[in-house]
Amino acid sequence: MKIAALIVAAGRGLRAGGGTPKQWRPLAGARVIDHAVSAFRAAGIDDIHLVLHPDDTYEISGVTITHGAATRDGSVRNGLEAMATDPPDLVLIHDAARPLVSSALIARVVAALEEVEAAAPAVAVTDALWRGENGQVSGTESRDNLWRAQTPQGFRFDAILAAHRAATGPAADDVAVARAAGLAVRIVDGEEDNLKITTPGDFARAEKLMERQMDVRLGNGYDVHRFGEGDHVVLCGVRVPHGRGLQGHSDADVGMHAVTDAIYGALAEGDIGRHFPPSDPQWKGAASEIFLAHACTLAAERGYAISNIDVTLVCERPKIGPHAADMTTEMARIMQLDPTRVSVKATTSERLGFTGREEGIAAIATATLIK
Ligand SMILES: Nc1ccn([C@@H]2O[C@H](COP(=O)(O)OP(=O)(O)OP(=O)(O)O)[C@@H](O)[C@H]2O)c(=O)n1
Ligand SMILES: C[C@](O)(CO)[C@H](O)COP(=O)(O)O
Repeated sequence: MKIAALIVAAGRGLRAGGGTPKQWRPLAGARVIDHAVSAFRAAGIDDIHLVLHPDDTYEISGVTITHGAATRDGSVRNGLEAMATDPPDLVLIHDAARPLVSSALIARVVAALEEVEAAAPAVAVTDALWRGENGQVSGTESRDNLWRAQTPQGFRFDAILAAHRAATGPAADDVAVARAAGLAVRIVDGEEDNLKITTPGDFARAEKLMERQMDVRLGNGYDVHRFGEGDHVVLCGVRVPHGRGLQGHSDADVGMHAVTDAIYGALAEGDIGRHFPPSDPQWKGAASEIFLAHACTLAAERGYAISNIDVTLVCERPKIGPHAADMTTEMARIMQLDPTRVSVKATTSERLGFTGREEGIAAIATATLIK
């Protein structure tokens, strides 16, 4: 079974306020949309399609992006049409504004789709229901058989595409579209925590829930390369003219190696040598960008977002200050991170030790990963 996720993120989040649309706002160390994408990856769903507003961009690898429409159902339709050229068997349609969706909930929807063509999570209404007018209770309603709908709402792809193509009016969600087309939709257990960020107060609620559930990982990396012949060094992806070069099997980018090892360390995935053995000639002279991009992909596959990295280069010369901004930009590009999450700094060792004697350069790095 080919299963894909379609995450809609083209809304403007007017009810949430705050200027920036809610899916792009920070929540517990990453953006709301990052959490939603990571949740599907953590659940083992790698075929991820995002629907974005034409004004927005999202630098993330391994996802397909389509532009949305003025309404949620229009955005879903655009996403489904874009997927139709290489359709999955099943599609899970999810709000980017629901960052707390769990792997267990996603698995329940998928399991139901093995038996039926449409299934969606919901939570039974447990509070009494009133009608109100002018601040007064004007009546009560039965709560029997009432459910609060959540996402991801899952469907056989062909069936929901046909239902959206046949839809005539506005719809609250994809279950409404499916039912209008005659599909039977099974209710699966939703989760209270799977809230949709809608109003300003929902950010604080979601943050609290995330803190309770969050898996935060720290990793450290340390690397040293000795000086040899040469007229430049490559540090954090930037070529810096220097009277000597750094020796190593690859391009000897000691800073990038330390960061890469910090990410592998946070994942308990060994170090660069384990993934790219120095005994393998194909890595001779390789650009270290390959190693760093691999570590970032591995983190994403495990459902972790990189929250920040911090690297310190230890050398007397070359002077790092004039190049630090370029190094930050380059590292952020490779890691697909906002540059404010990337710190590159340097220190001397007061002329002490091998770095003080200018025999080589050392680098130490820390990475924080969040799921
Ligand atoms: N034209 C739209 C409207 C909504 N959505 C997405 O549908 C999900 C649920 O919608 P909602 O919570 O209503 O989001 P907004 O429309 O952004 O919020 P608001 O109504 O407060 O402006 C969100 O992930 C939102 O980005 C979308 O892709 N395209
Ligand atoms: C799809 C949905 O999340 C189901 O609860 C919801 O209907 C979408 O948000 P909206 O606030 O109704 O636009």
